[in-house]
Parts: sequence; structure tokens; C-alpha cells
Amino acid sequence: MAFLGVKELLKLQEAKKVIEPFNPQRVKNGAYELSLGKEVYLTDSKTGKVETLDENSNRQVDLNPGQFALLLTKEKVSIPKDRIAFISIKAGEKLKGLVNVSGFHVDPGFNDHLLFSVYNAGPSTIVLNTGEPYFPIWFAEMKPELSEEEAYNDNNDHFKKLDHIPPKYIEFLKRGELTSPKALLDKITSVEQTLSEKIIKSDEKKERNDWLYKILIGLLIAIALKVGWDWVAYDRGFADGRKSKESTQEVITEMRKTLTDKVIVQKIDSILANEIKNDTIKKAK
Ligand SMILES: Nc1ccn([C@H]2C[C@H](O)[C@@H](COP(=O)(O)OP(=O)(O)OP(=O)(O)O)O2)c(=O)n1
Repeated sequence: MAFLGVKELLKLQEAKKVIEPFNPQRVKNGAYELSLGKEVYLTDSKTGKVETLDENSNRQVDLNPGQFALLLTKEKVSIPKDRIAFISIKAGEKLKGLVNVSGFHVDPGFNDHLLFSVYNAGPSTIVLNTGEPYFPIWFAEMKPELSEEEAYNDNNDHFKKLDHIPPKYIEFLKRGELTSPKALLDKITSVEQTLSEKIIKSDEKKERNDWLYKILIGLLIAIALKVGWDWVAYDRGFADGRKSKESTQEVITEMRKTLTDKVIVQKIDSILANEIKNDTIKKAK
């Protein structure tokens, strides 16, 4: 099996129009460089629909890290039954992390746009522009030439159906969220951020509560001290009061006793004086 060189490729193009539209300047190193066409589907599309590009205002498509995309080529390729083609993605894009998920060959008899499925395995957004060359294609001989039945025909799935990106693939890719490493990292980062915000808030709340508890405990201690102090003062006052009452009572009792003694002495004195007086009167008689 021989691959076609530049002259053979140009001859084939001249004879069979294998690539349409064709630009001779796109023949590089024995390959023809196919370009991105007008339709793209991104798995993180906001609308969930195919994006339609044009060569003027809406040329660019951003393929985010961890996202998958379907890219339709601008050119149609028509592979003769005595040829087979091999396709790839240019290293310039692959080195950014773009992975060619879809196949590597185009069957003899295939006649349509090509649909590439790609994955951004890199850490940065890969920007693609419509009309730009990304997909090299090489032609090789197929010997002997395939028959109508042996070649790509209407029993095959993609036979003349790739004017647009088939909705069945979009429906398939839309099912559920794409759990790419980047999407997971984003989720982990977001959970981490929410969690650390919550921890900071709860720490602040704890600190606030700690202060409140400290103030409350301080207040309770102050109130307890005051009550205790008042209680001791009251107790002491009560004891002092009782003591002074008892002293007063003692003084009063003493005074009463002294007064009683004095009255008795006075009474005795008076009785004695009267006795002496009566005796004196009697004697005088
Ligand atoms: N990135 C690619 C790879 C291939 N093809 C086209 C060219 C192939 O000739 C055709 C069929 O490829 P396969 O035989 O690998 O695919 P299937 O067997 O799944 O589909 P079909 O039933 O169409 O053969 O699809 C394409 O459009 N884009």
C-alpha cells in the first residue's frame, strides 16, 4: 500500500474532485489540510444546541478544559473505491491537549463532510476558528478497487448524512453532566471555598459566643460577689445589732438593780429615821 505524494494527490484531485472546496496551498507534506466548517457542538454549550459559525462575525469556538466537542469539516471528501484515506488533527492543536477521539480512516466510497469528535485534555481553553486548517488527510491505494457492495454505501450509518451534525450524537452527549477532571476540580474548589467560608463564619460565631459566655460568667461572678458581700454585711449587722441590744439590756438591768437597791436603802433609811423620830418623841414624853 502506497500513500499518495503531492503530485499524485493533485492529479487525483484534478481527475476525481476528492476534496471540495479545494485550495492547492492546503497541500502540505503529502497531506491535504481540511478546515473547521460551520457547525460545532460543545458539551458545555449553554443552549444545548449546535453552534453555527460563519466566516465573518462568529468565527471562533472555545473548547474548555475537560469538554468534548463535535466538529464538522468545511470540505466534503469523496474517496474513490480504489483509495482509502487517513485523518488526524494537527500537532499544533494536539500539543495544547486536543485529543482526536473519533476514528482515523475514511472508507473507500465515503462521500461527505467529516465529523470529528475531540476532547480537550489540556488545562487551558483551546480556541478554534472556522475556515482554519486543523485536520490533515492522506490518501492511500486500495487494491484491488472495491465493488459497489464492498465500498461505503447506504447500508452504512453516515452515508450522505453529514451535511449537519446528526442530532442523535447531540442527544447522546447531552445526557447528564460531563464529569471531566476539570469539572470535578471546579466542583472540589467550589466545595472547598464554601466549606472554608462556613468554617470561618462558624469560627467567628464561636469567638463571638466565647466572648458572650465570658461576659455572662463575669456578670454572674460579680452578682454572686455582691450578693455574698451583702449577705455577710447583713449577717454582721444582725450580730452587731443583737450584741448591742443585749448590752443595752444588761445596762438597763444593772441600772434597774441599782435603782431598786437605792429605793430600798432610802426606804430603810426613811423607816429608820421614822423609828428614831418616834423613839425620840416617846422618850421626850
Ligand atoms: N472522524 C471521522 C472518522 C470517520 N468518519 C467517517 C468516515 C468513515 O468512512 C465513516 C465510517 O467510519 P466507521 O466505519 O469507523 O464508523 P461506523 O462503523 O460507526 O459508521 P458507519 O456505519 O457509517 O460505517 O465515518 C468521519 O466522518 N469522521
